[in-house]
Amino acid sequence: MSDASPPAPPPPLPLEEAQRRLLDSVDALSAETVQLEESAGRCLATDLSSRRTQPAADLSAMDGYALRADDLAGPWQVVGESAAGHPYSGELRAGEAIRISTGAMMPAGGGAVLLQENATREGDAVSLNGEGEPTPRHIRRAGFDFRKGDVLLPRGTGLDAAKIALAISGGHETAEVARQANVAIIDSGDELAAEPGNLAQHQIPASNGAMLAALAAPHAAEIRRLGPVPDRLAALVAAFEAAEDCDVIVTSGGASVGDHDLVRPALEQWGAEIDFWRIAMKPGKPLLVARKGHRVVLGLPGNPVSSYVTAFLFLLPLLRKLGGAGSPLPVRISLPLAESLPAVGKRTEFVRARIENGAVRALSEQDSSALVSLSRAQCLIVRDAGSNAVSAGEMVPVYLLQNGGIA
Ligand SMILES: Nc1nc2c(c(=O)[nH]1)N[C@H]1C(S)=C(S)[C@@H](COP(=O)(O)OP(=O)(O)OC[C@H]3O[C@@H](n4cnc5c(N)ncnc54)[C@H](O)[C@@H]3O)O[C@H]1N2
Ligand code: MOO
Repeated sequence: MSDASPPAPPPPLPLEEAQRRLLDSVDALSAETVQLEESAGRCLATDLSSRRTQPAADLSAMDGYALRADDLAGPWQVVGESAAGHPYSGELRAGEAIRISTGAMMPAGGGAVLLQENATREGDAVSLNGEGEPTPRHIRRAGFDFRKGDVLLPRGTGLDAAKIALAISGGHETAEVARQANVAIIDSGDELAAEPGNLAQHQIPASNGAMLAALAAPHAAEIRRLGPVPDRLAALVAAFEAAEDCDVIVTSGGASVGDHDLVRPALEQWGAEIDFWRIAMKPGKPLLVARKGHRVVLGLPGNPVSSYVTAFLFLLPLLRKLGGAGSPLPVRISLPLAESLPAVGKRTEFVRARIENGAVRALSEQDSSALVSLSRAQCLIVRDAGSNAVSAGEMVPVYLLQNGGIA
């Protein structure tokens, strides 16, 4: 081993600058057509416009009687029925009422609805019972929700249950969405064992790969797991070669400055270019981003919490952007602090926390290897680099962790 000290690492990049640099360097993947029924979690590659007007005609919002707007005193004679799916074909005249159900088309000439609770019915005769008046407010007007040609969902929208319902209601069976990335996840390190139930004392279970795969799954087409790869340059280069056909390659561990941290030399030997390395964040400082052709490599730190937090702030936004999302970054909310927190140094800190009675409380254990506190955390409190101490009751920015945060 040489006695020469290694070159000083580059100064860490501010977090937002690093996120912007990563996201600006990629575009959405190519578009494909999917059935809307199977599109939850996918993002639109084009604007989705309505093929129809909803409702297509004036409909009753209540069960009762359709009346003319200029004939509200009664009594009336019931001359027919309009049920949902079975409209009344004639025109309503003065003195007449049409029995109508919720969601049924208003008859031609109809301009008000009398609720059945406000009516007395005797044979074909119907009259007011004094409990309420007929009103046009119980009519859902044609096109009040949306009209043919309206952009219902702009490009970049993530499809969820409500948006799938809207698209189908707009007359669509399929949607044009961006393809999702194929992702390779590499565990590396001599101390890692693939079988968590069968370890020597110097080994630990390779838990990061499964954790990262679970985080990435909703945003990835295919996930290939590789490793654990031993701390040998040739083995790591071989793992990158085995991931060549993936869009995104994720490593965890070996990204720091130790003698066995081989990710950077292996990337160089494989022919990738390092874009940036080291971010002013805690945990997660040694994060590395590299590129070979269209492929993006994220070298996440090995400490499990550092790996999780950098995946949350870099890997998931990257996969969302490749998958066509218009707003790929997680959304912060504000919550009051249950207990004070100290001033922050030069790195933006992400503090594992739980929500109690509407306030957010930091967990006492914040070591970047501590999986018990990570598994108990419901959210991360964001403490910007250089910020002052905050007292109980002050509002702090928070990322909710469930489902990879709100994006
Ligand atoms: N002299 C310095 N030492 C360290 C620095 C530094 O700036 N100067 N940075 C520290 C920080 S911050 C972090 S974070 C760690 C991360 O280093 P690496 O990314 O190189 O990770 P490793 O050293 O390989 O592993 C760290 C830790 O994580 C465990 N690990 C690794 N992979 C997995 C896996 N797939 N599943 C579960 N656990 C894994 C590994 O066993 C180690 O315990 O470096 C600090 N050091
Ligand atoms: O960044 Mo390291 O992630 O502080 O433990």
